[in-house]
Amino acid sequence: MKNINPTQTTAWKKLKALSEEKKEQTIQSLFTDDARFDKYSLRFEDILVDYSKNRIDEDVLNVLFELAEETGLKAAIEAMFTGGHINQTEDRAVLHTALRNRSNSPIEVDGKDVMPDVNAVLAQMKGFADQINAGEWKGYTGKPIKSLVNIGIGGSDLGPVMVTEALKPYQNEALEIYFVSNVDGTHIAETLKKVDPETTLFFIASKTFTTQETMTNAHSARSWFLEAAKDESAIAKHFVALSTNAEAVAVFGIDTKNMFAFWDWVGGRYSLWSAIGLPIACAIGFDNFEKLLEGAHAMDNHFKETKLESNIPVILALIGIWNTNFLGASSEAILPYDQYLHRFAAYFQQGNMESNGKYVSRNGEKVDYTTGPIIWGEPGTNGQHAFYQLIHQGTHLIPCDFIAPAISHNPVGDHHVKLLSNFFAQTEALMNGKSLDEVKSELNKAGKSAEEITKLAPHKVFEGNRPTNSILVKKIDPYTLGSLVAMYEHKIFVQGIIWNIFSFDQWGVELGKVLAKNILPELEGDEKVSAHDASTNGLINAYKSMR
Ligand SMILES: O=P(O)(O)OC[C@H]1O[C@H](O)[C@H](O)[C@@H](O)[C@@H]1O
Repeated sequence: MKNINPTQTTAWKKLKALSEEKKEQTIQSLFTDDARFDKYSLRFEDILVDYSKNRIDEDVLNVLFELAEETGLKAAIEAMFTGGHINQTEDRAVLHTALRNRSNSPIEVDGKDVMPDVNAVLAQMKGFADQINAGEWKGYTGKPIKSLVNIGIGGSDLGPVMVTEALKPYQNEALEIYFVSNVDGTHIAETLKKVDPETTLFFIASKTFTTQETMTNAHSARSWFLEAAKDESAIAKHFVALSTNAEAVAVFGIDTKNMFAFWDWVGGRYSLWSAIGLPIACAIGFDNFEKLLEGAHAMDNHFKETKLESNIPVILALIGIWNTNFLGASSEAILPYDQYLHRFAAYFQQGNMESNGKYVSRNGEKVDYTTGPIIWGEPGTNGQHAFYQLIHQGTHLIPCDFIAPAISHNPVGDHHVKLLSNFFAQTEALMNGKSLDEVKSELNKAGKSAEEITKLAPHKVFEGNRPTNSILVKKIDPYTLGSLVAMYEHKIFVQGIIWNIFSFDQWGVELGKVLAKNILPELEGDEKVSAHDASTNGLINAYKSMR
């Protein structure tokens, strides 16, 4: 991987100049080109990505491609797919793509092909998921499993939550699935109220198997279970581990034959394709899990093999960089017009922000440009009635991704056409806005006085010119979802390469964990704490006096 400050490239300087030169150019004006939609939309199988409603034209796009060339993107893609240790601060390869390498071509990490291990775990997952689905895996009283409870946090929670929610129409109706992540006792307590120890299977999902929240919840689940089962040997039928840490799994008391392994070259936030996906495979069946992998693999091939100019993740990444570094955006909204995708934005909050929320460059210096955006979003149309006001008329520039399926899993009455009319209308409104003249003439028609019009009109004007991408898919099925997730993963990768940061570590989450460990023993007893700053001492002592 190259180590280049992007602001020092010729392309960056050209982009700066272009952003000045084209300051007044509106998206709307660019649509005088009748071919714009055809030029600036791409189809990948059942996914249509329309990026024409952005403040980009040929000049800008060409230089963005130059930026990708100058910063060594192609070599970086090659390095990732071939097992290079691109996660340099942890000295690890980054190979979530190997987990879904359905072509099964060898992929070597440090001279060893990882595919036999990947395939062995997939076979183990299939065997297990098939038994759960067929009702053949029995609990300690001989009853089939009914409730799946995943205990994990971060990457060991968000992916399985997002996917099982997104693919609920594919779920085996004999099973119900729950997720416990928060160390707040409420999360496990409320979940355990709903399940029966005789028919519940716990997945203890943790890459490291040391995460405080997960281990605490896992121990509580274990005690709850043993209170009913009263026999440690029953644990084997009700607890499985998804982890890279066999030793810690054994110490917890889970037989390692009930452990599903993955490896240090799988980042937590890229792990839903690994053994961490076992709850997904159990809930929707292994065949559907395989389709998820296939869809992701197809997107991997597209990303790896397509020239930059028609490469969807590359284009989305470059437009993101244009919006962030040249138009001043600091956040991106992900707005799925699909209720089943209600955790999609939350999933990519970790995916994107833990990857590219870095201010130190690959050469260890503080960057002097903006890196990863703040990711947020909710399903449409709920968002429309909550925060779209700010997107339309606020002072922040918020580029948005609108995602919708053409076919709904629930074709109830006219719900879906109503939903989609909103999906189409919003990007149109964000682009075109509404001029002062239009507003005035409307108010005039409505019979308002000249005075009223002057007073009201400015508030009803929409500047427009808000950039959006529209991602229209045929249907949210396992394959398409796999492709969509991989598309965003690669977008994040491309941006990290260009921003010259390390996207696959997460040192920023460590400090708080360490301090919490120091504080934990101080919370015992009633003595006053004085080891911290006045605010932290004050808060801890107030807590002690309140409880
Ligand atoms: O899977 P685990 O080892 O339990 O880690 C769970 C999560 O916790 C960490 O703090 C990291 O920030 C995440 O990237 C990770 O996904």
